Amino acid sequence: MSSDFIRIDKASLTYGEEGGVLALQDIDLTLKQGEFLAVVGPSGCGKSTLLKLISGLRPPTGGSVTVSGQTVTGPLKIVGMAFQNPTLLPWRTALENVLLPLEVVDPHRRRFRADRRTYENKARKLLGTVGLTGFEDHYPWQLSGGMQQRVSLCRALIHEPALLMLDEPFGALDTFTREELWEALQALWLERRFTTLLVTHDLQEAAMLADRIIVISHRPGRISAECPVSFPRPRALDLRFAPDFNALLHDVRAKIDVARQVPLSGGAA
Ligand SMILES: Nc1ncnc2c1ncn2[C@@H]1O[C@H](COP(=O)(O)OP(=O)(O)OP(=O)(O)O)[C@@H](O)[C@H]1O
Repeated sequence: MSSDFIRIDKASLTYGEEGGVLALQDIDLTLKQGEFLAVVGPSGCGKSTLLKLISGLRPPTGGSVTVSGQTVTGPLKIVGMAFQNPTLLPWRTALENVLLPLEVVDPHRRRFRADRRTYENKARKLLGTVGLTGFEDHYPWQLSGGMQQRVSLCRALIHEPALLMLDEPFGALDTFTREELWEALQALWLERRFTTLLVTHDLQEAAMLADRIIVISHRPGRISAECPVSFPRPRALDLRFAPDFNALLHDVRAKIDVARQVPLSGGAA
């Protein structure tokens, strides 16, 4: 891994005008290219806000955010995103949903118009990687929740983003489907090594997938702890039963319990 791909220096973010909600305060964070970071912490601590800050959807109200050597001043084009709700367009097939970013994100838009066939093949291959061969022409209502989330993951990756932001992407799925999607995501990440930020409430998910877990404290969000995850990859689901794995979960859980305590001072709103 090379130099820092993401660098956040003393960044804060307040929603609204003066006296608004101080969501994040004095965040210092660096990520190497290709690193997989999981972000955990109590509800409302600022996890989603951290993704918005890095992707340029919200400017910091203090400090700075740099991605790939450039200060972030607006929405980045190198980002792919997937959320808890797959938000597929119901009138488009799985394949057409995956192709959507290519129709709107430059510089792909022009190339896509000129060479739709190549991009369609790419989308079919991606859908195949997550086990959706044969479902390319199905509409979202013909797919299960887990299948829709796989399509959403493919849509986030079709333009080969350098940075993938996942905000509780598997939170609404049953345990077995979620585990299948961990495997699918791990396989894609091992193949492409996109730098990834994963917001999750599921500590097993964080430990199965990430290189490092950061804990954000009760609002105003600050990074209150960091835990490296050193299990070799590929990580099989059986890892969940290993003593080391469970020791890590206990450690992270204890750090979240500390992070959940309401600060007695030092934070607005
Ligand atoms: N658009 C907004 N305007 C005002 N306040 C906001 C806005 N978005 C988030 N907040 C506030 O900022 C704080 C952090 O929100 P954020 O969504 O980042 O938390 P989170 O850790 O992702 O929460 P959860 O785990 O519940 O999804 C919360 O107190 C929230 O109410």
